[in-house]
Amino acid sequence: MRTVRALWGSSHPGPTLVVTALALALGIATGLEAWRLVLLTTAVFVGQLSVGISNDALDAQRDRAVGRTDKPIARGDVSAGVAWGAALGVLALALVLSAPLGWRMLAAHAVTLGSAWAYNAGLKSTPWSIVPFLVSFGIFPSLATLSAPDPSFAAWWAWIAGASLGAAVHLTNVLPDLDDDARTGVRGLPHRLGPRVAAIVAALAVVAGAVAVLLGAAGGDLAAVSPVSWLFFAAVVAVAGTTAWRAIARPPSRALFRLVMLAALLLAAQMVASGSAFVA
Ligand SMILES: CC(C)=CCC/C(C)=C/CC/C(C)=C/COP(=O)(O)OP(=O)(O)O
Repeated sequence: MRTVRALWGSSHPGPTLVVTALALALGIATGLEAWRLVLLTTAVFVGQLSVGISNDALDAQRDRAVGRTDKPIARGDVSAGVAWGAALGVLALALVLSAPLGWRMLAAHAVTLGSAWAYNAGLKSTPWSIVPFLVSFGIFPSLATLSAPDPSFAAWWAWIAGASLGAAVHLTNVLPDLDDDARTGVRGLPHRLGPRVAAIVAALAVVAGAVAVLLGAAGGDLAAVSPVSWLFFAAVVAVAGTTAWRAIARPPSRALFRLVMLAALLLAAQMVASGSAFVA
């Protein structure tokens, strides 16, 4: 039980659950039948576990060096060997669960996870640290559309919305850790931009994602945007505004990342509520 709790704690549970909820919402918006929806959601959940646990397994020495008490592997609650076994096991399971949804979905999920693992494996310490987030979150809406009986990629605007939110996730996630990262040599893009610029660019990326969903779902015609979509758009812009305001007025905190997650959930809810067809 202690091991399971430690592995769950290493999986970055908050983001794992949010990404899983996003997959569920996009699957519903795509109109997937029940078994496809269950497989898609479970495969994404399990894949996220693999990304989160491998991230903490790779970071364990650095986390120990800076005394991070929120990291179960660094704390010694579970051994690195067990964590690696679990990360590889759930990675394989994610791919096995994706396979019945078709080879296109399997390939897309493999690329999504490969890109996330590449971040963990070293890209996080380079100026290119944002690229895996653009790639994985850009492809993400297509995991739902490729799970349909008649598979196709998501529409262009869903790629833009996904990539924009992915950028915002990365730019805000690392902000509370900048000092620890400086001590252990992790210098990704947000570290180079500095906390304020990173958070303001993140807020702008959230607005770009909201515009993509608003216009894309209405076929580019502002007059065709439904009142429900305008409501969601206003809510997401308010969340982005709060993110920018907090970045200017207060020291960087975990709240900025949570605001970006909230914006992602609102945009996914908008796609469900407005019945957006986001198939290419
Ligand atoms: C849709 C999808 C599959 C997206 C995943 C994309 C991606 C690159 C994920 C990496 C997530 C992760 C574990 C970040 C932790 O980063 P950190 O090591 O910088 O920070 P932390 O461990 O201190 O939180």
